[in-house]
Amino acid sequence: MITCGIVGVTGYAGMELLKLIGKHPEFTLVRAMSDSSTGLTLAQLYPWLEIEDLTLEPFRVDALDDIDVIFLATPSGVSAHYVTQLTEYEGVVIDLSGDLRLPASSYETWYGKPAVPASLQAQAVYGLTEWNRDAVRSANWIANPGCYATAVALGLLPFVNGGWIDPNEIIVSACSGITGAGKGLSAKTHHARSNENVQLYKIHTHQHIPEIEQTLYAVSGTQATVSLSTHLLPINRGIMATMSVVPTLEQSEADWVDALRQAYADEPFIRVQQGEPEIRTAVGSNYCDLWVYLDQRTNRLTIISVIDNMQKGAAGQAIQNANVRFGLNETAGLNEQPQYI
Ligand SMILES: NC(=O)C1=CN([C@@H]2O[C@H](COP(=O)(O)OP(=O)(O)OC[C@H]3O[C@@H](n4cnc5c(N)ncnc54)[C@H](OP(=O)(O)O)[C@@H]3O)[C@@H](O)[C@H]2O)C=CC1
Ligand SMILES: CC(=O)N[C@@H](CCC(=O)OP(=O)(O)O)C(=O)O
Repeated sequence: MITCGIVGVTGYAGMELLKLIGKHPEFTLVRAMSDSSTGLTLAQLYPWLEIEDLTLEPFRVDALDDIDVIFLATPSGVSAHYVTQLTEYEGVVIDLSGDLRLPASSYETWYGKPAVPASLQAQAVYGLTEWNRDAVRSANWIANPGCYATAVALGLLPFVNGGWIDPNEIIVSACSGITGAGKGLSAKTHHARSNENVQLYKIHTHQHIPEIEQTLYAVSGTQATVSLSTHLLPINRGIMATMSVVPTLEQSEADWVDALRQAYADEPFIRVQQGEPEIRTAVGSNYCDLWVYLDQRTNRLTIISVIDNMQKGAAGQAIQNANVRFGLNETAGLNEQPQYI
């Protein structure tokens, strides 16, 4: 068995990790770490979950020797605090926050917080599994991608990488369920305001913009610019990203669908769909569902990507990366079907 520890176990992503590890055939949870709730047991905290009944402990760097992989399910800035204490740790660290994803100057501009030391960030491999699998296989530090960044990059990468679209004409409108904001309450996520409402936020300033552009460049060598608008939806889970791009090839919509299918033919979690896009085809699962439409009148392509923000957008992809890193079947523990209804 591969032994796991979670830091930030009382948060939404921590809870999702617990669920996934609890039914994983090869992973076992040995340490549940928490800043706010030490002394509670997992059974007290999550009585509905089938998982080892551990007592929540504080993070202690001298008590990690028996752990093969540590998941940091903590906010950006807080992960940085743990990361700097893990430099001597010999296991695998998978950070779900943005703290290891961007170089310091970009991180400080977009997150508005001090970055981790550049030498630490440089050790981390970006864990968009489908496009960086070989690097993940041997990585000890993995920067798990952001939720919007995952949905958008998975939709755009075949097109940017193939040189099929103008990299300076990418306009993305994306919306997320409220769990994407974490469990903390804010004026925007308060029920009275978020329920029966759609709110635009962080327009053109979202911290996943540089992450998406960096990923497009890392995979394709193409410097793309992405205009991203993000919206908060009154649903618990799910992200839908609608991407409007200008093709550089003339071909039919059926050919575009085929091209996308071929790009992801061997990927267990990427499904190219036809018919009407909806968020619920992915929610509850680790799938990313993609659609592509040709608007012949305006000569633009519309690419749609949907994921569950807590699964493929966070904990699911973290488990997928851990599976790859430990040489397991990539789908181990991730065989949940979408809830749909
Ligand atoms: N929710 C989502 O859909 C996604 C989340 N992520 C990333 O995953 C990480 C965890 O997200 P999520 O679970 O949603 O966040 P939550 O706010 O729900 O939980 C974060 C947890 O981190 C711990 N923590 C430690 N110090 C602090 C602090 N100063 N302020 C707040 N929390 C603290 C707490 O757990 P404890 O007290 O037990 O230590 C807390 O429950 C974040 O970096 C987020 O950006 C990424 C993609 C999607
Ligand atoms: C709905 C909602 O608020 N979503 C969050 C996603 C948080 C996230 O993924 O932040 P990191 O970059 O730290 O990983 C947001 O838009 O900021």
